[in-house]
Amino acid sequence: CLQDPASAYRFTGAVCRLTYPAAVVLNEKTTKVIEAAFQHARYPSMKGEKSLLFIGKVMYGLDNLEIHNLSIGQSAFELHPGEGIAMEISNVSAVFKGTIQYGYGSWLVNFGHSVDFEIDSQIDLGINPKLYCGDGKVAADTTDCYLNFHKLRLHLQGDKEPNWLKKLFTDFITLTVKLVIKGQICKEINKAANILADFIQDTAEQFLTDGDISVDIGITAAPVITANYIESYHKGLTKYNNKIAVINESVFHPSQLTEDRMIYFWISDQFLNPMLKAAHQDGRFQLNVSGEELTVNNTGEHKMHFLHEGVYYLRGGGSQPTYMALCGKVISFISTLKDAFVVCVPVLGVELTRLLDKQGLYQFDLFNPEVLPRDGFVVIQMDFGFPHHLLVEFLKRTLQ
Ligand SMILES: CCCCCCCC/C=C\CCCCCCCC(=O)O[C@H]1CC[C@@]2(C)C(=CC[C@H]3[C@@H]4CC[C@H]([C@H](C)CCCC(C)C)[C@@]4(C)CC[C@@H]32)C1
Repeated sequence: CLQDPASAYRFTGAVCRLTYPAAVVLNEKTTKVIEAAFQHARYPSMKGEKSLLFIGKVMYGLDNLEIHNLSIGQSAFELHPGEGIAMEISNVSAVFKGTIQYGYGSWLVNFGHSVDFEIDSQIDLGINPKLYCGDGKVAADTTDCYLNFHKLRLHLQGDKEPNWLKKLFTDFITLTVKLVIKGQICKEINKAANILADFIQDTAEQFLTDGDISVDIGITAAPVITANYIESYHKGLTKYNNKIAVINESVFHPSQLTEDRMIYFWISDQFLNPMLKAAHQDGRFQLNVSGEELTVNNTGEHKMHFLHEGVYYLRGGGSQPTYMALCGKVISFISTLKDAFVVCVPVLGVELTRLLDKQGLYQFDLFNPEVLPRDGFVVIQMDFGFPHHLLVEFLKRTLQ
């Protein structure tokens, strides 16, 4: 995984750009993820002691800490160019309940006591995820995570008006409880963030697997974050019959994508052609085409080449090579070229739609997808919603 994205572009077969509006949609689901992190966190039993100079020491233990009546306010975020994501989850309110064991020991007297407690809390949570290349995938580092406790009132056994000694003791215990809660919550959030990143990448990888054909979408460089988008760079290497495609002349440049749609997939010819060839060899790409100008049965090797005017689909062989280009619904002869035969027809769209649905694309709320053929690559851009069932599927993974 190269640290400098620009030096990785030539090895990049696919790019995914997630713009700010898409992050807003995902962020709307963040509160559910944070809620799961709070509820799923397990608070370990904890023991400690504090010496009181010359007058002995205080011992304490915290057990059975649980969270109740959790409610999450709103979540806001910003994309910090070259840095990461800044997230603020405010008005988190919860009641923590548990058991405290405490005691006092000195040369003169020793005593101990165990008492149930509950803590009303109002918390603001701040998380600043940074994205990096972890084991060939996009990984999230959320160690920059903090909890601001606006209110953390500890009531011992329902005692709402403690005396000064109990108040001194509860203030000390309150500090300890804050540290335990922060440590566990931030640990759960880091786990949730990486499960989310893996879930998305696994979904994309499954989407690109069909029978014995699969695609390695491991990343070629660390993701880039600007004020308007998050962009990840992927190998796009087709694996079939123990052979893995090679990409070394890819032509990606960030200027080839705009920023007005929610999600963009930039796909190189060098990614698609090996996939098409494998699909043909595996007998998955059977296409009988007839139209006013001609009828063909595909028999030779296939190569997909994208040009600005439309999608070109080449078939090797054929005596009189004829080029046809898909320009919307119009099929027209364009030219003849040596030892190749091009057929590009609207029926290709029907086949692609069938394949996309078979791969589970219907599960996504995708709006206004556009396929833009360009010289040497194609851009697929669309808007999307994060369907509730996908969130449930993701949270099941988080709570495993
Ligand atoms: C995935 C749907 C597939 C539809 C396909 C349509 C047709 C496309 C045809 C061919 C495609 C070929 C190329 C596919 C390559 C895709 C590779 C691919 O999967 O790219 C993804 C890489 C990871 C990521 C950058 C991404 C998206 C979302 C990012 C995540 C958003 C929030 C996540 C934060 C960590 C939030 C933490 C919140 C927590 C509660 C604190 C964040 C930023 C993690 C990283 C992902 C795109």
